[in-house]
Amino acid sequence: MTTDLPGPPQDSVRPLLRPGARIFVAGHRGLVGSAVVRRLAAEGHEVITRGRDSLDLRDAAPTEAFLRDIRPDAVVLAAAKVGGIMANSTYPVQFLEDNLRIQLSVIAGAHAAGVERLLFLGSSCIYPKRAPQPIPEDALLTGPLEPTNEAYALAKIAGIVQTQSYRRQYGASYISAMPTNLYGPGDNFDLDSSHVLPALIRRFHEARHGGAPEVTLWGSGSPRREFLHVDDLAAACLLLLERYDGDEPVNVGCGEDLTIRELAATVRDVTEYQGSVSWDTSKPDGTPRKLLDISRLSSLGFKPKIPLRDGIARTYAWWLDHRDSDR
Ligand SMILES: NC(=O)C1=CN([C@@H]2O[C@H](COP(=O)(O)OP(=O)(O)OC[C@H]3O[C@@H](n4cnc5c(N)ncnc54)[C@H](OP(=O)(O)O)[C@@H]3O)[C@@H](O)[C@H]2O)C=CC1
Ligand SMILES: C[C@H]1O[C@H](OP(=O)(O)OP(=O)(O)OC[C@H]2O[C@@H](n3cnc4c(=O)[nH]c(N)nc43)[C@H](O)[C@@H]2O)[C@@H](O)[C@@H](O)C1=O
Repeated sequence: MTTDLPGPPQDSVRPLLRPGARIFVAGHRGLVGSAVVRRLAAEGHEVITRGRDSLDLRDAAPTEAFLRDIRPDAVVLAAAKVGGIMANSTYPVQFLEDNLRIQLSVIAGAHAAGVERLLFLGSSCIYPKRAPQPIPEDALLTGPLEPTNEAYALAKIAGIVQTQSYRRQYGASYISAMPTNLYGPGDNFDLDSSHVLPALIRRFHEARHGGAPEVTLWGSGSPRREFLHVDDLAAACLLLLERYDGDEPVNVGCGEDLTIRELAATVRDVTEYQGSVSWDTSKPDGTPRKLLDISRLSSLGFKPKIPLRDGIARTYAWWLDHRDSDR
């Protein structure tokens, strides 16, 4: 015989993230970490940070000791070795090892310290180079990776499996988000190591003010990329912490992509550069297309708010105000 028992009253169900939660944001000085800090603080959460100068997150013992000491309600893992196509292909050892070590320290340390909730940030480069477009989460591990960021992608895949393993073995409420290419205030504008969008802002601005007749960009201009403003990503992170408790990673994007050539035309326009653009095809294109299927995130209620052109203009204004200061 079965008896229908009434469920608990709605307000007694334990929320995935309580109001005023204490949250450690690893990587708080970076593009993503700083946006997540702003968003969590605006929602009334207590944000805990620790600089790399006093805690290197690659080191497991001090990281675990720190997490045991502060015992946060949740951890957002936004600390990582990050860079654009050239940095990834030049320094695969650091992209593999630093990321594996940070993930091992922080995720295992959080579990050892009894942290109940953790959000791990991966990247859309985890998917196969020839994945179907838009890329659903279940395309993971279905084909070979893009060679320019294989080491980084493999480290990120290990991070996903690590969060899934803590859930499967210990019932931990640990989740993973896979953001598309991000940009915004706090980005890295160093031309050797940055991603394409901040590089284009800087190249066009400097060409305009230096009177250069031409700007040379990398690759053929034909690869397609999807760009999400980091404030939209931060909103998605909060939404996932509040509402998502599943095994599978969740893609975070805006649902639209464009060619690098089209992106260059927009940035050229925003920066009011009048000269021409040429393409250095000796530089790598990377993956041909990387548009995420965001239906899983959309079903949780996510809608990006910042259109690309506005976001570029805001990021350009931010960089003009901050370019002389240390990031
Ligand atoms: N930027 C993008 O386009 C995308 C980013 N992501 C993911 O988002 C996350 C954050 O990336 P993003 O903000 O762009 O990267 P940033 O390089 O802007 O920030 C990374 C942060 O990690 C910190 N960090 C790195 N190594 C260590 C270490 N050993 N110990 C302590 N702190 C460390 C850095 O500290 P310090 O400031 O001292 O250098 C910095 O604050 C990453 O997991 C990345 O994979 C995913 C998709 C796209
Ligand atoms: C987020 C993602 O970011 C990385 O992947 P990526 O998307 O290929 O990286 P990217 O932003 O550096 O380049 C995008 C495209 O743009 C072209 N391009 C033109 N001119 C410049 C230029 O001046 N700089 C750069 N960086 N690229 C340029 C460039 O040739 C390429 O075709 C991963 O390694 C990995 O880190 C990851 O997960």
